[in-house]
Amino acid sequence: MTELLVQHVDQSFDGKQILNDVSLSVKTNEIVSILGVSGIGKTTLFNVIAGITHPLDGTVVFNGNDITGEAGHLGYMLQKDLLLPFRTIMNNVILPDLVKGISKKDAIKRATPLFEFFGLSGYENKYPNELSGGMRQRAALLRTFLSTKDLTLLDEPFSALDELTKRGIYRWYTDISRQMQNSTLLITHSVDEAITLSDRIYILSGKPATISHEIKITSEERNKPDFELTSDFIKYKKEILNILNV
Ligand SMILES: Nc1ncnc2c1ncn2[C@@H]1O[C@H](COP(=O)(O)OP(=O)(O)OP(=O)(O)O)[C@@H](O)[C@H]1O
Repeated sequence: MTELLVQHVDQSFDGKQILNDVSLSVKTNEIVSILGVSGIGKTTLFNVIAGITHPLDGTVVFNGNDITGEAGHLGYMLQKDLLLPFRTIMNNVILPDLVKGISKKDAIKRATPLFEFFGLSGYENKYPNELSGGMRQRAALLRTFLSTKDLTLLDEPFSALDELTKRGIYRWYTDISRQMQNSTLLITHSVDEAITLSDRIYILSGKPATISHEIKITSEERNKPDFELTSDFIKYKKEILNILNV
């Protein structure tokens, strides 16, 4: 069982309140998105949840433990999380384990079976510049999955990828999350990305920002490869664009 509970989080900078009473949850095997326009406070919220910063008020509880303001409990990946160019893919992927003090042999043993899962078999000893953008992103995700137990926090992980690569990676990510029984909390400003990937979407809006809406993606069409062309998808998109007032 996985459960992340963010409860009544407030955050301010220099006396200016950015987040007001933000509460949300992520449960076992869910992909949940936080969607909001640029500058609304998504990264501020992400940093609180990841424990990088302490909120002014409120708590972050993971699997029953209060982890407010404590980094290291949740694995996270930032948009600009780059692979180190001078290390092979394997040596990049096992880095968090090595930092934790796990032996290189054990770390490789743990990582090896996952290379196939992540479509990276045969690339263990290549360097990042020998891989395509999509493959590098999958390698960075593999590193994040290995450093986390049950829940992954992703801040705009796919925004640097081109449209076609993104499409493939969305499908791949939902499949792999299910297979690995991993839960994800994803921050995005892409409406399409949120609808395509998520079981639930929280909309962050207002100044200071709060969760104004929660949208459940329950359409039976959502597992189809052309979900984004269906009337259900367009219905969700219209609803969200209306809420965001854009
Ligand atoms: N360390 C900080 N000190 C002061 N103000 C900050 C700090 N971090 C963020 N802010 C302010 O908080 C507000 C929200 O910023 P944040 O980066 O969280 O937005 P965002 O929704 O992630 O935006 P984007 O989608 O453009 O990345 C902005 O007005 C920003 O200037």
